[in-house]
Amino acid sequence: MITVEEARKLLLGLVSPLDSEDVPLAEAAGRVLAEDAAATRDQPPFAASSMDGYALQSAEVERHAMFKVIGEAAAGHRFTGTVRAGQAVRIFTGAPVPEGANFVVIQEDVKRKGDLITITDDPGTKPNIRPAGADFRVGQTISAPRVLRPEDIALLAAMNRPFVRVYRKPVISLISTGDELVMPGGTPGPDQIIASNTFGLKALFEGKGAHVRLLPIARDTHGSLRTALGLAEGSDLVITIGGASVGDHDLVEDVAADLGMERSFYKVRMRPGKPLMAGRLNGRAMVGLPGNPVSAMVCGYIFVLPMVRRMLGLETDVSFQHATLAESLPANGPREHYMRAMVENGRITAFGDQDSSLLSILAQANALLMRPPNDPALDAGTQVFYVPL
Ligand SMILES: Nc1nc2c(c(=O)[nH]1)N[C@H]1C(S)=C(S)[C@@H](COP(=O)(O)OP(=O)(O)OC[C@H]3O[C@@H](n4cnc5c(N)ncnc54)[C@H](O)[C@@H]3O)O[C@H]1N2
Ligand code: MOO
Repeated sequence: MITVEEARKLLLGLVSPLDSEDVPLAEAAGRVLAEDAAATRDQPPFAASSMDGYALQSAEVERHAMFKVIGEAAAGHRFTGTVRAGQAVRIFTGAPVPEGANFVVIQEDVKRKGDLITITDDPGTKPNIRPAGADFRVGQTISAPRVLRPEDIALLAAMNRPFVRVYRKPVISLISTGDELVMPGGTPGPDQIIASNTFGLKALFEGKGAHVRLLPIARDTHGSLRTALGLAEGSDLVITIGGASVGDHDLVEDVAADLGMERSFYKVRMRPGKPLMAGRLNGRAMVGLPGNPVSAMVCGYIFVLPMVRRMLGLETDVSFQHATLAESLPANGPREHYMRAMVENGRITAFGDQDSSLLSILAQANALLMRPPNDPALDAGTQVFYVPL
C-alpha cells in the first residue's frame, strides 16, 4: 500500500491545467483567472472631489475668508473654467476638480448667501481631493492564477474589462455503483438505501470550480458499469463511487481493466479511504472512490480537490492548520487517519465514533484531524494538524 503523499503525487500526475476561455464579467465570480488582467484606464481618470463642498485655492483657506461662487461641478459634469483668487466652484463628491483649484472646503464649514460663501469653521489641512490614478493606473494588473472574488470582479469592472480569460471548468462525471442504491426522492426497497455520496461530492467539487455530471447509478453488473463508464466520455475526470473493495460484487476494477484502464495505484495507507483506486481510462483520469460515505467525502477533500485545483492552474498543497488537542487521543495504527473533529477557539476534539458510514457525524464536524501513521498516544494540550471542512 502506498502513502497518502505518494497517492496524491500520482493523482496529480493524471491531470494537467486545462485550456482557458473568455467569459463575461457578470459570470466570472468564482472562476480562476488564467491570464494577468490589466487596467485599460486610470481610476479616477481625473482629480476628483471626495466631498460635497466648494473647490478653491488652498493658499486662501482660512476662517472668515470670503469667496465668490462662479459655477458648479457635479459627478459626470465638469466645470470648464478656471478658479482664480477669491473664487470658488460649488462641487459634489466624484466631480472633477476644476482647473486652478486644489482644495475642497466641505459645505458644513461654509455659510452661503447668494453667490458668496464664508468659511465659518476650521477646514483643517486635508484637501478632500483624490488624485488621478489614486486607485490604479492604466496597465496595473490583477495577477493570474486567482480565484475571482466579488472584490476582484468590482476591480475588473472599474478597469473596464467586460470579459476575462479564465480556466475552463473541469468536467467531472460521478458514477455511484451498487444494487442497493436509489436516488433521493425515489422509493427504496427493503434492502436499499439512498445514494448520498454523489450529492455530497457534487457540492464539494462544484463549490471549488468544477462542473459535475451526475450519471445514472450503475448496478452491480459488468454491463451496467460499462454503460455508465461509456456515458462519462468527454469528461476530464471520471469518478466511480463504491465497488472498489474486495467483495464478490465489487466490480469497478474488473470492468475498468476490461475497458483498458492503465492502473496507477490501488489502495492507500489511509483511514478512511483505503480502497482508493486511480488510473487512466481512454487517456482521461479515472478515480475509484470507496463507497462508505465518509470515506468518499474524505477522499474528495484530500485527493480530488487538489486534482481540481491543478486542472484550474492553482496551487495543489492541502492546507493544514494547527490546533491544540482538547482531549487526549489513543495511539494511531499504521494508516494515516483523518478523524472527524470539531475545532473551536483553537482547540480541537475528535468525535468518539469514527466509523466511516456516519454522515451525521461528518456533518457536525468542521475539521479532519490528521494522525500520521503509528502516531503515539497524545495528551490533551498537544499541537495537532487538521484540514478545515
Ligand atoms: N474484507 C474486506 N472488506 C472490506 C474492506 C477490506 O479491506 N476487506 N475494506 C472496507 C473499507 S475500508 C471500505 S471503505 C469499504 C469500501 O468498499 P467499496 O468501495 O467496495 O464500497 P461498497 O461495498 O460498494 O459500499 C460500501 C458502503 O457504502 C455504501 N455506499 C456505496 N455507495 C454509496 C453511495 N453512492 N451513497 C451512499 N452510500 C453508498 C454501501 O451501501 C455500503 O454500505 O469496504 C470495506 N470492506
Ligand atoms: O477505508 Mo474505509 O474507507 O476505512 O471505511
